[in-house]
Amino acid sequence: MNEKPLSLQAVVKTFADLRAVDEVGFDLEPGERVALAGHNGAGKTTLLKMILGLLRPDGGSISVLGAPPGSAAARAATAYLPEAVAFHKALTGEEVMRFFARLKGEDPTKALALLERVGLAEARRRRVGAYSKGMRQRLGLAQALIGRPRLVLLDEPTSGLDPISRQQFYEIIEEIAATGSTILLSSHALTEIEARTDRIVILSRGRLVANGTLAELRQNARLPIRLKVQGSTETAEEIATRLGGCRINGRSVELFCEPNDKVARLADIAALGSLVRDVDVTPPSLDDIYRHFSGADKTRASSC
Ligand SMILES: Nc1ncnc2c1ncn2[C@@H]1O[C@H](COP(=O)(O)OP(=O)(O)OP(=O)(O)O)[C@@H](O)[C@H]1O
Repeated sequence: MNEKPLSLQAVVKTFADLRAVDEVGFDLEPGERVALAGHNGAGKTTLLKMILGLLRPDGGSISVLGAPPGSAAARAATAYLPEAVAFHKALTGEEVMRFFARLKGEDPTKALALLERVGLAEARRRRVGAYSKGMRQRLGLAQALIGRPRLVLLDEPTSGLDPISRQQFYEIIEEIAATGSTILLSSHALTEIEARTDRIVILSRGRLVANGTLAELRQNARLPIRLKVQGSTETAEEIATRLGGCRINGRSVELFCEPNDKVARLADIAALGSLVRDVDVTPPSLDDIYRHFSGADKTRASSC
């Protein structure tokens, strides 16, 4: 099959008079790890539910490896991990895996090997009720991976996990993508997904507002770079006057510039010679970029 793992074209979903998903279109390639980011209520879960065939779009089209969402072919190819995964507390991890393997018509032995892959081999005979949240999420992932799905949908998979559990979770996701499965992962936290995904799709109020690598989003946003020039109590005023920046404490001056002007501004600073003790260059943070595309960008005051 040459079809894309996922293809969406002008997908619309309306609840009463609310357009929860508004003409959203994008494709995923095999082995790609794509983050679906957006504020609360942006439409991420609604979109995932339509991809799973749990909700029917009011407009546009969705294809999962060339098949309609919810069809037997699409279901066989797709795995889903909901945000709050819940299992019967009295079952052990091993029993959960056997149960889902039988449901999916897969070999239970292969399913049990997945417990090792997610780091739960030692805890396999313990009851799920005694698992930590991170362990439950890993069990959820192991369950979702039964049958080698080609499209893996993860809804806020790391919310509530500590930094180490998050890191372990992303390492597993990386391994899965390396075997050719495609990952679509919804998340609020751009900082977390920076190094963990190949592409970011941002939804805002149901609309797709950005779709690209982080470097592309950074470039397209054209947000200002912050330069903090440190002088001394004697020189700060002169630095501020000559560079046109703002004094931010007794010794430092802050100024902002367009990405294309950065080198020229650094040359201006260098020309001040011994007046300057140090310079910090801070590019826009991931959160700034996210806020920009989500329409929540606060315009920086241009005066001091
Ligand atoms: N079944 C429903 N009936 C009515 N409105 C709904 C329904 N499901 C979702 N919505 C609305 O659609 C919008 C998108 O919701 P959705 O859950 O898709 O957002 P989300 O991006 O997943 O948000 P979050 O990050 O908070 O989970 C919200 O305004 C929500 O209230």
